[in-house]
Amino acid sequence: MTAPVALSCGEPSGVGPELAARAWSALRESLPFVLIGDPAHLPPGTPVALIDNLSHAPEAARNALPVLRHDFPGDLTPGKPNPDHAQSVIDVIARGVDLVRSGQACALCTAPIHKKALQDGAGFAHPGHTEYLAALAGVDRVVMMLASPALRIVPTTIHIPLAQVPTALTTDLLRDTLRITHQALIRDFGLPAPRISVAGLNPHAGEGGAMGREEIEIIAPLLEQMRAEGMDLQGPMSADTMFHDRARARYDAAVCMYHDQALIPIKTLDFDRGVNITLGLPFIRTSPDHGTALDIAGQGIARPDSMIEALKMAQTMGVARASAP
Ligand SMILES: NC(=O)c1ccc[n+]([C@@H]2O[C@H](COP(=O)([O-])OP(=O)(O)OC[C@H]3O[C@@H](n4cnc5c(N)ncnc54)[C@H](O)[C@@H]3O)[C@@H](O)[C@H]2O)c1
Ligand SMILES: N[C@H](C(=O)O)[C@H](O)COP(=O)(O)O
Repeated sequence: MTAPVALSCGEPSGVGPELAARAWSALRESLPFVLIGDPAHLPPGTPVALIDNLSHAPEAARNALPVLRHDFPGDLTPGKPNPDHAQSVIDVIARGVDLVRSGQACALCTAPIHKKALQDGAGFAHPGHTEYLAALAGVDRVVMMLASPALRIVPTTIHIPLAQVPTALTTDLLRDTLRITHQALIRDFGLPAPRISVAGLNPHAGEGGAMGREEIEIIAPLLEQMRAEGMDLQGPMSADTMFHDRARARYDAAVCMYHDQALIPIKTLDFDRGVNITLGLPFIRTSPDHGTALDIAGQGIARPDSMIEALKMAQTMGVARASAP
């Protein structure tokens, strides 16, 4: 039997705890997962099964949400991160990584963290899970992909200020991003000959150099080289016209140059079904595409769809990897 998915609790004053409870209700028969966190943070009345061995999760999940207990200090107020919780949020993610690396969990799914709260409360040095997980795994390069039935997108530069993007966008970074994306589309998404569309950085993909030179100096020459190696790459494309319906039908994934160029289209087209996946790690990690939603936390109105999709994708990818030759 496949090991369960481990779900790290994320920021407890956000929507993570209520979505874990909602996801358990929806998936209890089909997809056992284990929440790592403080059971006291769950909505009142949530049935909880405290477990210390993840192999007990499928049995326990029939009647209650399996929880691997991780006690947090201090009080919880929905919508208001408690600085005393920050280190525990970080520790829970590391605990999830240990579980998946040791094979006790088949994949890690992460509920959203509040990056600024972790920075302020515990001096968290990473801009997000993606970079923290890379550091925990000892991997230099990882790739952020957001995927939904409508679109798969990858930002080449990730959590950096916009002003730093042109300097951070190097041939090496783009080459590694394309390779990791290409391999993942084959291995994890079952696409033997993936088609990747690559955005330009500038308006109109630079308009032949009139509006920027990154396309001429970095993107186009690299795509030429990688096409010669056999990859099916389109671009550099004008980013403004690569996300309408007919354009999306021409590729399996879009590689963009910066965070919002990639994430705005997917969160606009499919916010409820988007899943964030970290590619290039030695284990599977997924997450919902939304954040902590502090403005609605604790009200019971947060939609669980993206969390459910993230758990489903974690399990599907975990099972595929486990059964790969
Ligand atoms: N995977 C992650 O850890 C992750 C992902 C995205 C953002 N974040 C973090 O979350 C924090 C808040 O970010 P933000 O405000 O930009 O984005 P957000 O996704 O938390 O919220 C944006 C808007 O979408 C709504 N929303 C979000 N999730 C929803 C849901 N499940 N159901 C209904 N409505 C929902 C919110 O109420 C809000 O109006 C930031 O610290 C950010 O860095 C973390
Ligand atoms: N960039 C993501 C988004 O906007 O949805 C989000 O910040 C999550 O990043 P991590 O998975 O690295 O925490």
